[in-house]
Amino acid sequence: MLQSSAYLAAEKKVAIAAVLTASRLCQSVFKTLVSSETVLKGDKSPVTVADFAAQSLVNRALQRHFPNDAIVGEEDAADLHADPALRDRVLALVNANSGEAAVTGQEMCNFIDLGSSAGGSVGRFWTLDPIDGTKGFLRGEQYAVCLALIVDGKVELGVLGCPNLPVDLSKPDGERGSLFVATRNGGAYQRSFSSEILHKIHTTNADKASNTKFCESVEAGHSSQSDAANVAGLLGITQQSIRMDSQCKYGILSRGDAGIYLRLPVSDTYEEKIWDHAGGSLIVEESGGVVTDIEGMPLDFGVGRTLKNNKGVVAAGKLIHTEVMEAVNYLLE
Ligand SMILES: Nc1ncnc2c1ncn2[C@@H]1O[C@H](COP(=O)(O)O)[C@@H](O)[C@H]1OP(=O)(O)O
Ligand SMILES: [Mg+2]
Ligand SMILES: [Mg+2]
Ligand SMILES: [Mg+2]
Repeated sequence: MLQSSAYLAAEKKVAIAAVLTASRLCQSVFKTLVSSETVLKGDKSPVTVADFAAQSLVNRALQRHFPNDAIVGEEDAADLHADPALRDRVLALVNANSGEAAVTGQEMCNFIDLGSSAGGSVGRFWTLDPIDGTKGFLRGEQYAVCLALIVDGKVELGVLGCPNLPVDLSKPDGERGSLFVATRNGGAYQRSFSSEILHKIHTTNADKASNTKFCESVEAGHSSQSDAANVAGLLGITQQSIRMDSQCKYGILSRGDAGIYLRLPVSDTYEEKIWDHAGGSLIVEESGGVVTDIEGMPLDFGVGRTLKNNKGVVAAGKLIHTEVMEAVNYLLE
């Protein structure tokens, strides 16, 4: 059943505006970023002043418009409390880019820490990755500002801001800045950062995997590139994979630039985070694709901050997902 366009209209408007503001902040920070503005988190992954500032801006907007909603955000303000100079740099960014009344350092940290919710299967919450693909951001490549609304464990709204992603991948020197949005049963759309016009998007209609390309992480530590090469070989895929950081991969799958997204586990213990998949997975489903884990199970967003019931991700156009799963099952059993 097709959903009325009024469904989650207010949430969609606020989410798009917040993601665009955060995306533009990231674009401007990139030009002036210096190495002292990146710190390594406990798990050795990088976080920059832009990640903190973006989380603060988005959470502030969500709290103003939907004060009863919880937020599951990737970052917290502990590193800023420990480093006043870093906190002040983030504060300057927040106050220069919010377009709203200035906040104090403590208020900014409080906005960031609104993201500490545990998630779960009951009620409404947002999940935010202020910069997904921080390593891509630091390399000047792909990254995404990712926001989704989850209701009773199901993703109902997803927005991805992809500041460096060409609006048309076949024109890499053309306009950059692609925004993807979907609501459940409402279809998936793309717009550029510069125009509000939404264009409906569709996953590939190929009925043979060998007629498509697949995409995967740049980082071999996040997804097994050797297993993916074996799966592609078994499927008879000859075109080179598209290696790209972040949920931009869900975006290019949704608009048919790639036919398959493979995220094949490297470790037995890593639990994928809900903010790394919520928005992108809905956008793929609403553009006609299928998203499962490597065992063919749907992603379960109702069990906390991680996808602890799932392993990896296999996303593809509807007509080829089963074929891809057969190859994945055969090789990874
Ligand atoms: N071992 C891992 N396996 C899968 N994903 C990981 C792993 N370690 C970190 N990630 C997450 O993968 C995401 C980037 O994915 P991609 O490689 O597709 O761009 C990041 O959010 C990153 O989390 P983090 O933000 O904590 O660095
Ligand atoms: Mg991170
Ligand atoms: Mg991420
Ligand atoms: Mg992140």
